[in-house]
Amino acid sequence: MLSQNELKQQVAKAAVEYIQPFLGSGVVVGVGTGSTADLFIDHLAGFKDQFMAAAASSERSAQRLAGLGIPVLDLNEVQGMPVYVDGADEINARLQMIKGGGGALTREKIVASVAERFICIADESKVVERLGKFAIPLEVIPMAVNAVARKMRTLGGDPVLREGFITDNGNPILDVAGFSLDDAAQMEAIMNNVPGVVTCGLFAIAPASVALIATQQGLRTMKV
Ligand SMILES: O=C(CO)[C@H](O)[C@H](O)COP(=O)(O)O
Repeated sequence: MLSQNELKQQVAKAAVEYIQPFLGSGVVVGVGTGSTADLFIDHLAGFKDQFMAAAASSERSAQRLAGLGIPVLDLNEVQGMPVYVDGADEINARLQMIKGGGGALTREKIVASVAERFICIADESKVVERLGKFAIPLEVIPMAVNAVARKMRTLGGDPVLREGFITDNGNPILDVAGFSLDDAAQMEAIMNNVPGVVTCGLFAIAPASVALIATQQGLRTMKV
């Protein structure tokens, strides 16, 4: 039986193979955040002569990329990207996700929005029938924490402030448990519309294009 880390290693390596047809001399690769994304970065470094640079969704990933000799561009210098590769905390059969366990949800959503395709990489523990067992992270403007928390309670959620954590953008995170989502896209729109919410960790309106899932039986590719 493979450990979760071995599964993450497997999918990280598979992701580099998967994106190879999209690489080229002027290409920028979008890179996510988290332990699976870290392993992807490590494998990607072996192919750094096949693309120009990366755009990162966090300071953590930017540092790891740069440390391995991969140039990192500010997103404002990037016109487009063929792929964005990132992990997820939950993913359903429609390739809608909950992300932000690592707190990088806002930059992840921004970098992903510039890419032509979102390649989700995860081990099989992340695949769910219905999103919502994992608390939905909300990045919140500091003065709005209590107001947003009250609003979440009226929607039926149970918000908890992520203690001792501030995002790369300087904001706190509320993790909102208690939702079992029939319509994740509708909830994403509702949450993003609450004043003070920078963004929520639902990636449902713009789901992944493909998911590479490492299982005990081998690699599974999920498409809609
Ligand atoms: O959204 C994220 C970070 O904000 C990560 O992609 C998500 O938390 C999955 O992390 P890991 O690969 O460590 O399981």
